[in-house]
Amino acid sequence: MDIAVIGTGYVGLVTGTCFAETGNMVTCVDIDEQKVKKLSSGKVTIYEPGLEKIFERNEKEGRLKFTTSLQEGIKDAKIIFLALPTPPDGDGSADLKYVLRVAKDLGGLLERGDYKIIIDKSTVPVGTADRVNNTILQSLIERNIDNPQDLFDVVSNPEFLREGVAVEDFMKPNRVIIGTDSEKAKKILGELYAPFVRQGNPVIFMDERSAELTKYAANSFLATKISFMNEIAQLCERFGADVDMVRRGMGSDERIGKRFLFPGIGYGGSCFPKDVQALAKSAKQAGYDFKILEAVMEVNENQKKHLLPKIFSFFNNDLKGKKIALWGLAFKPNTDDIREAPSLKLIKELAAAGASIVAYDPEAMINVKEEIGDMITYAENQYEALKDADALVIATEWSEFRTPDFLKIKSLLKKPVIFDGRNLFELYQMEEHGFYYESVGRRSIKI
Ligand SMILES: NC(=O)c1ccc[n+]([C@@H]2O[C@H](COP(=O)([O-])OP(=O)(O)OC[C@H]3O[C@@H](n4cnc5c(N)ncnc54)[C@H](O)[C@@H]3O)[C@@H](O)[C@H]2O)c1
Ligand SMILES: O=c1ccn([C@@H]2O[C@H](COP(=O)(O)OP(=O)(O)O[C@H]3O[C@H](CO)[C@@H](O)[C@H](O)[C@H]3O)[C@@H](O)[C@H]2O)c(=O)[nH]1
Repeated sequence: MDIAVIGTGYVGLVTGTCFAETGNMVTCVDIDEQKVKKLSSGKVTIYEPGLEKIFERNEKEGRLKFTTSLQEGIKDAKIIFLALPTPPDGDGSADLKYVLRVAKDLGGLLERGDYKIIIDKSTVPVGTADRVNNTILQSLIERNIDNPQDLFDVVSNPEFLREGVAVEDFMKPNRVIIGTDSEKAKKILGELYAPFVRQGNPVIFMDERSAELTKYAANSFLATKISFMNEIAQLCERFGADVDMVRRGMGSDERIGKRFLFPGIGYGGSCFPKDVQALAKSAKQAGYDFKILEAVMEVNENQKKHLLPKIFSFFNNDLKGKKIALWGLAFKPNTDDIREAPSLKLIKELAAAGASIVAYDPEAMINVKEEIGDMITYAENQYEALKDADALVIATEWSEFRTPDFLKIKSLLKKPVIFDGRNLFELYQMEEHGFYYESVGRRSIKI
C-alpha cells in the first residue's frame, strides 16, 4: 500500500520505517529541511536500537522516501498518518496547532476520486478526530467540492511504542487500537496491520473518542503506578522497609503485575509528563476534577528532587566547589531523548548550589550540550567522569552502569560516595565495597 507519514520525528520515523519493512511504499514528510536532507541521504536522525538497520535497507531499496512537500508526499498515498507534535500549550492542554494546520492543508489538496484515510497517530485529546474531520471538510467546502465527506475518513490510531524498544513495540504490538465507524477504513487498516498482529495480539476496533481516551488512560495509569511506588518508597525510607522487597512481593500478584513498579527519581520523557497533564486539563474542561492525576503530577515533581536533600545533607549544605560525577542524562536507557529528563532538574539544582558537574551518558550528551551548553562538562566514558569527584550521582539505568568495576570507582572518586536515583546496586555489594550509598526507598549505607 502507498502510505504517507506527516511529521518525521520519533513516532513518524519508526512508523514509516516499520511500514516500509512490511512491503509498503512510504513517503515521510517533514517541514524540517535539515531532517529531510539527512534522512534522504540515508542517515537516521534519532538513536533507537534496531532502527538504523531496517531504515537503511528500506531506504536503499526505495520503499522509504522523504520530502518537505505535503503535496508530493500524499500524492499516491491511500493512507496518511499524522505523527505531529502535540506539546503542552500555556495551560497544559495539548496544543493542536500542528495537527489542525496540516488538516487544513490536506483539505486544500484532496481530490475527487482519490479516497484517502487520514489517521491521527499523535496523542490527541478526545474530540480531535472530529475537529480534524471538520477542518478538512471546511477546506473542501470552500473549494466547492460536492459530497466532500466521500473523499476521506479520519481515524484515531494512537501509538503505544516505548522509546528504546520502539521497533519491537511497533513490529509486535500488544494491541493496535483503531477508532473509526467507517467500514471502508476498518477493512483497509485491518489489512495494513495484519503483518504486525499475526502473533495473536489483537486489533481492537472502537469509536474515535474511545480510541483517543484509551491512549491517555493507558499513559496516565502507568504514570500513576510509578508515582504510587515512589510514595511507597518514601514510606519504606521512613519505616525501615526495603522497596525492592515490597515491589517483588506486590508484583508477584498477577492482578498487579511486575512491570512499572520501579521507584526512582520520577518519570520523564516526551509523553507521561505532558499526557497526564493534558488529561487532567481535559477533565477540568469537561467539569471533572481528576484528583488522582493531580496527585500523580505533584508526587512526580517532588520525586525528581528526591536525592537532593540526601546530597545536601552529606555535604553539610555546602556544595560550593564540590565536583559531582553524573552517570546518565537521557530520561531512560537506550535513547538519546532528554525531554523532561530528571537529570536536567538535578543538574540545575546542583549547579545553582555551586557544584561543578561532570556527566557521562552513552547517547544523550549531544542533546544535553545543545540544551544547556557548558553549564556542565562531559566525560569520554563513565570512569573519566569520576576523576577527583566528591560523589557519584546516578540518574539513568543504562545497563553498562549496572555492573561497573567498583574498585575503579573507589580509586577514582575522592571518597566512595554514591547517590543512586535508580537503585542499580544491591545493598550488600555497597557494604562489601565500603561505599557511602543512598538510593530510593532503601536503607542508607553510611561509612
Ligand atoms: N515519542 C514517543 O515515544 C511517542 C510515542 C507514542 C506517541 N507519541 C505521540 O506522537 C506525537 C509525535 O511525537 P514525536 O515524539 O514523534 O514528536 P517529535 O517532536 O519527535 O516529531 C514531530 C515532527 O513533526 C514535524 N512537523 C511539525 N510540523 C509539521 C508540519 N506542518 N508538517 C510536517 N512535519 C511537521 C517536526 O519537524 C518533527 O520532526 C505526539 O503527539 C506524541 O505525544 C510519541
Ligand atoms: O517502573 C518504572 C517504569 C518507568 N519509569 C519511568 O517512566 C518514564 C517513561 O518510561 P517508558 O514508559 O518506558 O518510556 P516512554 O518511551 O516515555 O513510553 C511511554 O510513553 C509513550 C508515549 O506516549 C507510550 O507510547 C508508551 O506506551 C509509554 O510506555 C521514564 O522516565 C522511566 O524512567 C519509572 O520510573 N519506573
